[in-house]
Amino acid sequence: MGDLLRLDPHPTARNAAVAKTPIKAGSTIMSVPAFSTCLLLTEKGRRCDGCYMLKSEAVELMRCSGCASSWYCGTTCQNREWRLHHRKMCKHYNAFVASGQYQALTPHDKVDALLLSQLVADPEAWGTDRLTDAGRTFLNLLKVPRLDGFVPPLCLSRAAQTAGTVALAEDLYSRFGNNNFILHSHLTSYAHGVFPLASRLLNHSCVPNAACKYMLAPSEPVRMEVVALRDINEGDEVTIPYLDPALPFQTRQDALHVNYGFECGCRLCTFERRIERVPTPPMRGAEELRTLDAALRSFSLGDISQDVQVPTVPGSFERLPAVLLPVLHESYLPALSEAFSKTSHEGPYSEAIDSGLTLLAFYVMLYPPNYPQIGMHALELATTLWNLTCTDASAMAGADEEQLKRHAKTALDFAASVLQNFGPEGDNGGPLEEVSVLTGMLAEQ
Ligand SMILES: C[S@@+](CC[C@H](N)C(=O)[O-])C[C@H]1O[C@@H](n2cnc3c(N)ncnc32)[C@H](O)[C@@H]1O
Repeated sequence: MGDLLRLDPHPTARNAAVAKTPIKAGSTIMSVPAFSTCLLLTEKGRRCDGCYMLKSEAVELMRCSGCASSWYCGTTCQNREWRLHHRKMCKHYNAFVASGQYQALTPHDKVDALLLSQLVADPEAWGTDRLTDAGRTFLNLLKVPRLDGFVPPLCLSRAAQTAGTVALAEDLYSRFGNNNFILHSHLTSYAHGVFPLASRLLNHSCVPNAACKYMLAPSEPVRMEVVALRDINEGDEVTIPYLDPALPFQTRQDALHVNYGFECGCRLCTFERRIERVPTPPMRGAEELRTLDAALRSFSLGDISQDVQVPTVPGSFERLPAVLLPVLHESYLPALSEAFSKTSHEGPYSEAIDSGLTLLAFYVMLYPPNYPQIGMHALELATTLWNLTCTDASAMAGADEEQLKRHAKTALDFAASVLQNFGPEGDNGGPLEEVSVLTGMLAEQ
């Protein structure tokens, strides 16, 4: 379990992982290799099926000569995957994925069907005398079977699908929905994975103090690292988000209830549960909505007619005044995000600035400090503002170029501090590199 965490009893979640010692923001709380992972089908052929490195000039992928449906960066990954499960699945893979039973599955269930097949590919490995620590931990995880009783079909020979194997598959799968992880690089998902120790330890909060990232290295299995988003006191529970805390309240409750079997009692859910009715916001484009957006910006970011203030009190939703409650309505965030992505590409640029700043204000109000989404958006906003200063668009936006640059610099400094706290992850390049390029360009001004 490492030096940092211990398991304490929890009234409803069985256990809670508690900090044994103070943990500094940005520290790695735990680092564990994957027990088993499976690529999203859309990533097949783009990444090595073993280490998930992206195909590039430096990483050439070779196809498996058996199924021609798996790709490897070299013999280390190919041999490891073969030994773990591919030797049992290779011959059946193409017929399996072409079958009606498989084709009828959702994209999520398709990946889980292959991941489950990988896990049961060697039923003998699950015998009590052969269990690894990770296997033992996985079998000790809480179960939340699917309400519809569904268990995916297996990509194995008929002979391998004995009553024992099918029962094992059911047993393992009953832990998938509430324990497995979706692997992502810079907020883009690429695989599903099983990390038993992380599952055993980490409970959910919509106001988490930690978050997971996935480290890729050539020829190595993926590692999960859990990073402290803020300073954590000795005795505090360490929690991660099982879903995006910015999802609407009811969507979060339904997902946590159905997939994980619990009712969330975090600060955000407690706050939102007390609101009797979230008022519907005005339509996008209406003057009243401009007023609401401006009030949210000023609540989270201070007086931005001067300069964007680096927010000092993230996660301040509990202080939201009644007039700002419509921003919690399920329609508000999707419409705001859409307005920013549309106007930042097509203009009008004055609206891109407004919606980009409002979105930053929303994220800062709702997410905990240093939440990666805040940093990613602050970087996108800084890039948009910088691009405006380099084109005639600044005149179109009616903005003063010096002020745009100052806004860009503040958004960039903010992005840098959030993203540096989270640290590098996933694919090469990415936001930290973009931060340093943009910092260089702004410094030249
Ligand atoms: C990944 S496990 C977390 C570890 C779990 N506490 C254990 O002892 O194995 C997920 C399960 O833990 C429980 N859980 C996680 N977060 C919770 C929370 N905030 N409140 C209540 N139960 C929670 C639920 O039963 C959920 O299905």
